[in-house]
Amino acid sequence: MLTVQIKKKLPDFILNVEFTVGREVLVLFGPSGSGKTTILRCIAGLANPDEGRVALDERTYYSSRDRIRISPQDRQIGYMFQEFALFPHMSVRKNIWYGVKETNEQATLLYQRLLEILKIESLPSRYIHGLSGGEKQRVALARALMTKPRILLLDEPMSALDYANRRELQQELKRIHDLWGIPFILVTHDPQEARNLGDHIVYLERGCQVSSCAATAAAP
Ligand SMILES: Nc1ncnc2c1ncn2[C@@H]1O[C@H](COP(=O)(O)OP(=O)(O)OP(=O)(O)O)[C@@H](O)[C@H]1O
Repeated sequence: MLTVQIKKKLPDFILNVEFTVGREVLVLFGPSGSGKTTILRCIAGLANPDEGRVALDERTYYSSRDRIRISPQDRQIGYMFQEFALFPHMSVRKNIWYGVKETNEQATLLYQRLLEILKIESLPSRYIHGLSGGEKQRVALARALMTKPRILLLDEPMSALDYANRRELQQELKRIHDLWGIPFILVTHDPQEARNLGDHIVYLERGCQVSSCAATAAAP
C-alpha cells in the first residue's frame, strides 16, 4: 500500500493531497496546472514536499517529521514521463536496459518477456527517432518496468497517440497491470481514459482534492 500525504507551496496555490493506493490503478485527473505532475515528482523523490509523508508499506520514502528523504534511485519506482523522455541517440535495446543495475540471467529473461508482452521484438536495434508514437510508448513502458519497480508512475502516457492507438494501448496497460500486480498512478486529462483505466480517480483543482471516488461511481 502506497501512502501519500503531501503539502507543497507552489507559485499560485498550496498543493495539499492525501490518498493511498493498493494494487490498483489510481488516476490523478484535473485541469492543466492543478498539480498532478508535482505529485508524481514528490512520490518519485524528484521534488520534495514542504510537509508530509510518502511510504510504501513499511518503507518510508519521505517524512518531514522524521527528516527522511530517500533518493530517487533507492525508491524502486518506475516513472514514465510525459513525452517518454527516451534517449534519441541510443538504440531501443540500450534505452530499455538503461537504469538496470545488474545484467544477469533473470534480467535477460525479463527483457525478453517485456519485448514479447509489449510486441516490440522487432525493435531492439532501431533508434528512437525513427519510431512511431505508439512504439515509443511501448519502449518507454518496457524501460520503466525493466527496473522491476514496486510502483509505476505514468504521466499522460497516451498523450502523443491517436484515438485508435490510445484504445489499443489502454487495453495493454490494463493487461500489464494485471500481470505486474503493483500500484499504478496515472495522470490524464482525458475523462474516457480515466474511466477506462482507473480503479479510483482523484480529482484535483488548484492543488486540492475536490473529490475521490471509484472509477465506476461517477464520470468526471
Ligand atoms: N519547479 C517548479 N517551479 C515553479 N513552479 C512550478 C514547478 N513545478 C510546477 N510548478 C507550478 O505548479 C503548478 C502545478 O504544476 P504541475 O506540472 O504539477 O501541474 P499539472 O496538473 O501536472 O499540469 P499539466 O496537466 O499541464 O501537466 C503550475 O502552476 C506550475 O507552473
